[in-house]
Amino acid sequence: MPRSQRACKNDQERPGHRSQNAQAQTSNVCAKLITTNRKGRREVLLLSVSRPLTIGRNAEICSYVVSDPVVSSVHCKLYAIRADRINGIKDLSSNGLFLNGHWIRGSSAILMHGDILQLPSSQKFTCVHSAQANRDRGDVFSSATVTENSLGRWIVTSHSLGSGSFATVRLAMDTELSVHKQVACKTIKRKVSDKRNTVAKEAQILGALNHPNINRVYDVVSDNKHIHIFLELCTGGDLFSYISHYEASAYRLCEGEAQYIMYQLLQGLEYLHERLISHRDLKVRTHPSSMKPENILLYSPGPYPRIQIADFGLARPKSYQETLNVCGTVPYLPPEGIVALDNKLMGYVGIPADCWSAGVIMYLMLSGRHPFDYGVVPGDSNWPSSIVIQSHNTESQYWLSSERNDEVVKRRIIEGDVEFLDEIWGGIPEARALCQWFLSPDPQTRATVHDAQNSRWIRCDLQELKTAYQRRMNSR
Ligand SMILES: Nc1ncnc2c1ncn2[C@@H]1O[C@H](COP(=O)(O)OP(=O)(O)OP(=O)(O)O)[C@@H](O)[C@H]1O
Repeated sequence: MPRSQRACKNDQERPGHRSQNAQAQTSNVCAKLITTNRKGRREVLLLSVSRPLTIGRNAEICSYVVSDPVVSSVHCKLYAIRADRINGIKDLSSNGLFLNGHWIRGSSAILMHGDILQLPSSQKFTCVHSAQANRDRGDVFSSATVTENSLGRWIVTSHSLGSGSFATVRLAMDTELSVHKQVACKTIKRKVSDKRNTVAKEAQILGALNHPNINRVYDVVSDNKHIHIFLELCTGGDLFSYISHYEASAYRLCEGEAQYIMYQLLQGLEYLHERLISHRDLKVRTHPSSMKPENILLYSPGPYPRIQIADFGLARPKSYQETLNVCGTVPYLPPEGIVALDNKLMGYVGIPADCWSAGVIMYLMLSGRHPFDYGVVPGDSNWPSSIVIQSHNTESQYWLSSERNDEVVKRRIIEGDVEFLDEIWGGIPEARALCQWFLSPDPQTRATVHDAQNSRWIRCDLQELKTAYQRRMNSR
């Protein structure tokens, strides 16, 4: 069966197609939308990760019907992206909608606790996040917030979208446009010792880039203590959260969807590598309990997502040169990066390191687990003699303390200890060949982005991938 058809078949398993199974799942409700219908009756709509909501006029497609003529057939779609924290709304209408009185049209937006959504001249919906129902409502447009957090044309709200070791990322607003555009504001504390170099480098590198698969920088505003980087908003959450929707298929994406995401990752990397920039910190979270940030974000919610490479904090121009400062994250470092980490005098080259990380991400999407960072199982040679288990995921998967875990992961990477189980990879030999090539221990023989684009796995569906990609990039 052609891969595209396999993808279509598997489409039935996408999160958006699970509503029947999910009807009964009221326990994992992330948010409620409270509305008063035309007859004056109060109604409560439930939103969960496995159950997106569609609002519109068409009773056959929409999960909630508003029959006003001003309402589009499918007016908007709402997604819970990260349980109890962030929800996304996608406007699909011809006339837009109002979020807290601000007009949004043809784009996705983040919907926070307390936000009010209004279909033009029609029904209003108040968003109540389950975990925050009892907390104070923070209206992102309230005048207090505006004056307190106004930075030139930008309003920075207190709503956190995530944080990492260097930065806090908050929801912000561009007030210059008639359609109020939500953006992300990444705030980084200035260190005296840093003399702005690292941060300035990130902003400088990103500011000059313009590619649909790379998170765009709109502006950089500095004050005495902080640097604020205004970024294109990604409303679909991160790749790991997306993969986590696929609990029923052991967290594995279908081949067609993994291929589509890899195709985009390669497009973004090609753009970077052609400019001799390496990212050096491509990563996806490795297990559900990890709260660490990741750098592959979904531009908007929904199946077959458009992805963006984000966080260029460790990016390096002239990446064909060796770098002596090893950064990045252990489970995504190639063997030469691990050797350099343990031996401070050695260096490694950024571009092949990105290709290795791409291989790790590919493995994770297709097999449902990280190739090297998967905890330990009882009986494993890494099973600790004295128990220092930190947590466990499933009955058989245990996580060690992070230091101990890093040691185990490093050893597996150095020893090239990666398993391509036949039951998973046997049916997708072209994908296996590419993934193995990306995970070649020798950076000289490792697949480059160009090699990957010419690999059988990508080439055999190239035309379909290109068409789907173009269609997605052109759609709003
Ligand atoms: N453009 C964006 N749109 C939406 N959310 C974002 C955006 N950029 C970042 N985030 C969220 O903020 C989190 C932290 O961002 P980021 O990884 O850039 O911080 P960091 O401090 O540089 O991370 P690290 O510790 O990896 O260096 C991300 O994982 C993501 O959840």
